[in-house]
Amino acid sequence: MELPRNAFKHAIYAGQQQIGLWSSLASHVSVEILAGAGFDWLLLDTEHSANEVPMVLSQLQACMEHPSVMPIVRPPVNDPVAIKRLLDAGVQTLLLPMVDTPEQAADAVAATRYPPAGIRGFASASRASRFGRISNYHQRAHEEICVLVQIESRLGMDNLEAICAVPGVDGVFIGPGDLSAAIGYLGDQNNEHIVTLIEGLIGRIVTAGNRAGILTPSEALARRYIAAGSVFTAVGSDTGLLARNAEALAKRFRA
Ligand SMILES: O=C(O)C(=O)C[C@H](O)[C@@H](O)CO
Repeated sequence: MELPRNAFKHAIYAGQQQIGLWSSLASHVSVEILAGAGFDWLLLDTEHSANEVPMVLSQLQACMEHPSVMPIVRPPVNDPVAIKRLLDAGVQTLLLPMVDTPEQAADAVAATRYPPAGIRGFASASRASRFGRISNYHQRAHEEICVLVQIESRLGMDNLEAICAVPGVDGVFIGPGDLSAAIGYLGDQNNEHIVTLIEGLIGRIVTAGNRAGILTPSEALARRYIAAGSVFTAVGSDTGLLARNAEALAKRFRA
C-alpha cells in the first residue's frame, strides 16, 4: 500500500482555499453525513467535545468513502502522548490548541516525528501504517502529516512570527473565541475591534510565509478573513447547524 497523500497539506501550500466545518457532535454518524456534504476538511474536536480516541477512530473510518475530505483532529492539549495516540489511529492533520511560544510549536512538531527528528513513539503495525501494509511508513510518515497550531492568547500574538518560522509548522490557526476572551472581549468575537485584529493577524501569518486558518459561522466574516489571506477556513459547526436549524423549523410550526 502507498502512504495516503495529504491533499489538504499540499493544497494550503499551493494557496488553494480549503473550506471546512467544525464537528463537535462526537458522532461517527454525523461525521459520515458531513463528509459527503462538500467540505474540504472537517475538524474533529476533542478539546471542547466529549470526543475520545476510540470515537475519533470511528469518525476517521466514517470519512473513508470521501477521500477528498481531510479529517483534522484537535487534541485537548498540545501533548506528545495525545498526539501519538491520534497519529497511530491514522490522523494525518492535527490542530494543536493554545500554542503560545515557538518552543511549544517545536514540541508539537517533534511529537509528530520519529527519532532522530522527533520523539514520536514507534508502533510497528498501527492503523496509521495500515497495520504494516504501507511500505517504509516510518521513514515517510512526516511527509504527509500536517501540523497546524492555534494562536489564541496575547503571548501567542506577540510570538506570531517566531511561531510561523518554526520548521514543520504547516499552518497557523487563529482561535477567535479564546483570543477575544484573552483581550477582554469574552463572547464578543464578532466585535469589529476583534475582526480587524484577526484580519491583521492573518496578514502577519501570510507575510511571515506561513498559512493562515480561522473559524467563523458568519458568512460575511468568513469572506473578510479569506480576503485577508485565510487559506483554511471553517465556516460553521455541526452543533450550530443542528441547533439553529432545528429551532427555526420548530418555530415555523409554532407561529
Ligand atoms: O478559540 C476559539 O474560538 C477556537 O479555538 C474554536 C472554538 O474552540 C470552537 O469550539 C468553536 O467555538
